[in-house]
Amino acid sequence: MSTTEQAEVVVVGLGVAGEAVGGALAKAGVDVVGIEENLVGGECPYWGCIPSKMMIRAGNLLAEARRIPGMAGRAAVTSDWGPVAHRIREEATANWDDTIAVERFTDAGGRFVRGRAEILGPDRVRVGDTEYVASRGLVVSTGTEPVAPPIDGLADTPYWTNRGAMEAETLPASLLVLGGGAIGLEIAQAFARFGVEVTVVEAADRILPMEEPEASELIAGVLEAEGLTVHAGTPVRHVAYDDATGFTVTADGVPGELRAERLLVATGRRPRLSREIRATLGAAPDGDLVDDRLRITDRVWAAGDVVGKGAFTHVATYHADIVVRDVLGQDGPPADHHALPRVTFTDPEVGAVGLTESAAREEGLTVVTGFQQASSTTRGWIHKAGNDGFVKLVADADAGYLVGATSAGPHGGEVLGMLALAVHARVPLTELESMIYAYPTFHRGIQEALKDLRAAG
Ligand SMILES: Cc1cc2nc3c(=O)[nH]c(=O)nc-3n(C[C@H](O)[C@H](O)[C@H](O)COP(=O)(O)OP(=O)(O)OC[C@H]3O[C@@H](n4cnc5c(N)ncnc54)[C@H](O)[C@@H]3O)c2cc1C
Ligand SMILES: NC(=O)c1ccc[n+]([C@@H]2O[C@H](COP(=O)([O-])OP(=O)(O)OC[C@H]3O[C@@H](n4cnc5c(N)ncnc54)[C@H](O)[C@@H]3O)[C@@H](O)[C@H]2O)c1
Repeated sequence: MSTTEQAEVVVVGLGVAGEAVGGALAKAGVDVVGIEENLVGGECPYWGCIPSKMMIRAGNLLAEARRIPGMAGRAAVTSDWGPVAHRIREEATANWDDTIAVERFTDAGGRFVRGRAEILGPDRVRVGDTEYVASRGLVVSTGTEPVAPPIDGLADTPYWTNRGAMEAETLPASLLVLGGGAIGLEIAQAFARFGVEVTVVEAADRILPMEEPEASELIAGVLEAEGLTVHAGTPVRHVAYDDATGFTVTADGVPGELRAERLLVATGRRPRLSREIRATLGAAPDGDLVDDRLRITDRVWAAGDVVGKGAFTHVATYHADIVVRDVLGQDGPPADHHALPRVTFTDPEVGAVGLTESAAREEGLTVVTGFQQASSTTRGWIHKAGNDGFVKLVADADAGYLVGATSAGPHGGEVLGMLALAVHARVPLTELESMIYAYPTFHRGIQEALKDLRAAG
C-alpha cells in the first residue's frame, strides 16, 4: 500500500548541488526531504574532481622529479600506483561510503531517503511506495551521466567510464581514451606518467575543442612529448573486445587497428533529465531549463550540471546558493554565467574564462586579442623545464573590456583568478593596464598580453 509524506521542500539528487541546497535549507529550519539513489555528495567526491585530482597530483610529482636532470642533479623515479589507489579509497571516498555525508545532512535537520525518485509532477515525487509532496518547492539536482557514442560494437564491451578509472586498484599496461576533453586528457596524462601506454582518439579536429586552438595545440604537443599518442579528427568506427587480447579499435584516418588492455570512454555527459520529465515539470522541451533565479517554474528549481550551463562543481555550488536564497525569499544577484571559469588540470593546466575568440566573433563582437608565451616571461624562462603555456586575452574592442581569457601553463588555473575577476566585473582594459604586476610571476604574462592586445588594435 502506498503512503504519502509531506515536506516543505523535496530535493531530488544529493550530489554537490543538492547536498548544498538541502543542507542549507535544513539548517535554516526548512522541513527538507533529500532523495539520493547513489552516494550523497555525487560524482565530484567519489568518481570526479577529488579522486582525479589525487591522481594528477601524484602524476605531477613524478613529472617534476623527472625534470630534475639538467636543473638540479639526478633523480631515479620509480612510480607506484599503490599510494594513489589507497588515498582514493581511504582519504577521498571512504571506500565509496557516504555515511558521513548522510549524517551531515540529517544532523542539519534534513530527512534522508535512499532511492530513485520518480518525478510525478511539479510538487511530487515517488520513491518505492512512498509519494513525497512538497508544499514550498521541488529542487531538481540530478546531475549528468556519461554519453556512450553509438559506435559499432562498443556497447558489448566492458569499457570504462570515469568511474572505472577512478576505482582502478592496479593500472593496465595500455589504455585507449575515446574523447580528448577534460576527463579524457586529465586521466590520459596521469595514467601515462605512471607508465601506462596511452592513446587518445578524438573525433573533432583537435583535442579540447571547446577551448582556444592554441590550448589544443599546446596540450597535444606536451602529451606527445611525454610519449602519449594523440589522434584527432579520427572518428572511431568499430570497437571489439576479447579477454585474451583486450580492446581493438578502428578509426577513420588511423591506419590499422589500435589495441589496448583498457578502453576509457570520455566523450561527454548529458543532463539526467528526460524530455518527458521536462514536460512533467512544465519546462519547454528545448532551450534554457531555468530563468536567472534558477526556477523551472514558480515552485520548481534546478541546480548544478542538470541546468546545462557548465558541468563544474563551482557552478553547482554557485547555483545552490542562488536556489537557497530564492527558496528562503532572500534578495541577491541573479545567476549570470558570462564569466564561467574552468580549468583542465593537465600539466600545463588550461584555465579559461568567458568566451573564446571564436565564440566572441560568433556573438558579433568587435574582437581584439592579445597573446603572450609563458616561456618568454621572466618567470617562465627561469622555470625552464615544464614552462609550456601562454596567456590569451579576448576583448570587446567597442566596450573596452575582456570578454574571455585563457591562462595555460604552470599554475594556469591559479593565474586564471585575476582574469576571471576582470571578465566577471568587466574591468576596463585601461584599469588592467595601469595596475602593478608582481615580478617575476607567471601572471605578469597578462601585462605582456595586454600590450600585445593594444598593439593589435
Ligand atoms: C572525472 C571527472 C572529473 C571532474 N573534475 C572536475 C573538476 O576538477 N572541477 C570541477 O569543477 N568539476 C569537475 N567535474 C564535474 C563535477 O563532478 C560535477 O560538475 C559535479 O559533480 C556536479 O554536481 P551536481 O550536484 O550537479 O551533479 P552530481 O554530482 O552528478 O549529483 C547528482 C546526484 O543526483 C543523483 N540522482 C540523479 N537522479 C536521481 C533520481 N531520480 N533519484 C535520486 N537521485 C538521483 C545521482 O545519483 C547523483 O548523486 C568532474 C567530473 C568528472 C566525471
Ligand atoms: N577539470 C574539470 O573541471 C573537469 C574535469 C573533468 C570533467 N569535467 C566536466 O565533465 C564534463 C564531461 O567531461 P568529458 O571530458 O566527458 O566531456 P567533454 O565534452 O569535455 O569532452 C568530450 C570530448 O569527446 C569528444 N567526442 C565526442 N564523441 C566522440 C567520439 N565518438 N569519439 C571520440 N571523441 C568523441 C568531443 O569532441 C570532446 O572533445 C566536462 O565538460 C566538464 O564540464 C570537468
